[in-house]
Order: sequence, then C-alpha cells, then structure tokens
Amino acid sequence: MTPEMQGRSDDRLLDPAAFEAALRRIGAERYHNHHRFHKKLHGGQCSFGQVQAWALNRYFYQSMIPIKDATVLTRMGDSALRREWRKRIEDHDGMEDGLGGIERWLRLTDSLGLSRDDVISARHVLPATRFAVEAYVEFCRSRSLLEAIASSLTELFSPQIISERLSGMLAHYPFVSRDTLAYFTARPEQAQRDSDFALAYVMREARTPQEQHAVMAALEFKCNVLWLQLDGLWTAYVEGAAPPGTWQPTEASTVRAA
Ligand SMILES: O=C(O)c1cc(C(=O)O)c2c(n1)C(=O)C(=O)c1cc(C(=O)O)[nH]c1-2
Repeated sequence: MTPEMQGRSDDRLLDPAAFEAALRRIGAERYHNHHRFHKKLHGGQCSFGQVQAWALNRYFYQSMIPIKDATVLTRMGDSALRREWRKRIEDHDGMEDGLGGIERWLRLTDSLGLSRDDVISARHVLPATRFAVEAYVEFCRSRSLLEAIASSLTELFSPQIISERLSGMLAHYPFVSRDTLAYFTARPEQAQRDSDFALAYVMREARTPQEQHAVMAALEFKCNVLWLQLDGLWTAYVEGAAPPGTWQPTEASTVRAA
C-alpha cells in the first residue's frame, strides 16, 4: 500500500460522478495550460530561441513516453489491456521508419535549426526536464498499475491546450507552419482515445476510498511533472539562468541564413 492509500483511509468512497468531478477539478486547477511559459508561448511572446529551447527539452519528454508505456505494459497481465495500451507505443514510434510522433517532433526541431544529434542525444536538456521525466518513468515502474494508468490522465485535458497551442503558434510565429507542427494535428484524437480508456479503467478499478485517493494523487503528481518542466524553461530561458552545459539559444538570423 502506497503512502497515498494509507494517508486518507478514513474518507468515504465517492460515487462515479463525484470521483470524475474530483479528477476534472485537479486538471482545471493544476494542468500546465495555466503555466506562464505556456501563456507566453501560445501568445506569441517567445523569442525564436525560447521556442527552440521548448522544442528541444520537450523532445526528451516525447522520447521517454514510449519507454514509460513499455514499462506500464510489462505490468499488465491481461492481453486485452496490453492490446489497448500498446497503441500508445505505436503512435509514438510509428509502424515503420519515418512515421510516428517522435519522427514528427524531430521534423519540428529540424525546422527550428536544431541538429538531430543535439536533440536525440539529450545532452543539453535541462536538469529540471530530465529529473521530471525520469521521475514519471520511475513512478510508472514502481507504483501500482492503477496509479501508473492514472498518471496518464492529464491527457484528458490536452486536446484543449493543443488546439490553443496550434492556433496561437501559427498566428504568431513566422518560423512555424502547419507542416512543422504536424505532431499536434494527430495528437488530440489519440489523446482522446487514450484518456477515455484510462478514465474508464480508473473508474472501474478504484474500488476503495484509498484507491480513489491514490488515483487523484497520481494525477496531481503528473501535473507536477508537466509543471516542473515549464518552470525549468522559464528560469533558464526567460530569466536567463540556463545551468552550465545546457542548450544555449542561437540567433534566428544565423539559423535561417544557414
Ligand atoms: O502537448 C501537451 O500539452 C501534452 C500533454 C500531455 C499530457 O497531458 O501528459 C501529453 C502530450 N502532450 C503528448 O503529446 C503525449 O504524447 C503524451 C503522453 C502522455 C502520457 O502521460 O502518457 N501525456 C502526453
């Protein structure tokens, strides 16, 4: 039993509507659409270098998602569950070379003048990005399957932010296009399918107040994973305190002339 399951053991079981409302409230209050870095990014106030920094760091998150999902898969004893979950890995890795979400993200970083070697090696990623993403993978490895699935529930809230991001970035930045942001065109439908599945799973499987609280705590944890990555970007590239060894922005003119 995890600390979350023990700590709130005197509470009552929520009925399905109240449980779902509690989960949606967590997203409404804590999802990363509220972060000031996203407001700046979507509102067109980021410099070219700040957009590069966001894309390079976010690649690390993207690249670890299939590893996280493969970790979750190893914990599923049921083949119907695995069949559903493995679609997540297929979406990111693609069914053949050159397809899939990771490749689409690399087309974005290519278009921003970042070298694939710099991006894929992750050697210039911020410590905040690395620690947050690794904590997410570790959470899914070490906590219960219920908590691991619950931690993906942030995707319930992603279709909205993705459409805001797509329209905001297209309206404000001449250096992106529908083509270079193609990752986001495919994503809302996949996120909807995945979060519908995860929500149905936790509604069915959280049968005690302790389990319901563990689900809520997993969603809060994941909101923190996303939030921390944006805190890191803000400190490094808005306040200008990028830690030694991390990526340094290039001038747009240098990149686009190259
Ligand atoms: O653009 C976004 O704001 C956003 C958010 C999230 C999320 O809420 O976790 C994911 C994604 N994108 C995404 O592209 C993605 O593949 C993804 C996988 C997962 C997950 O937890 O398994 N979250 C997200």
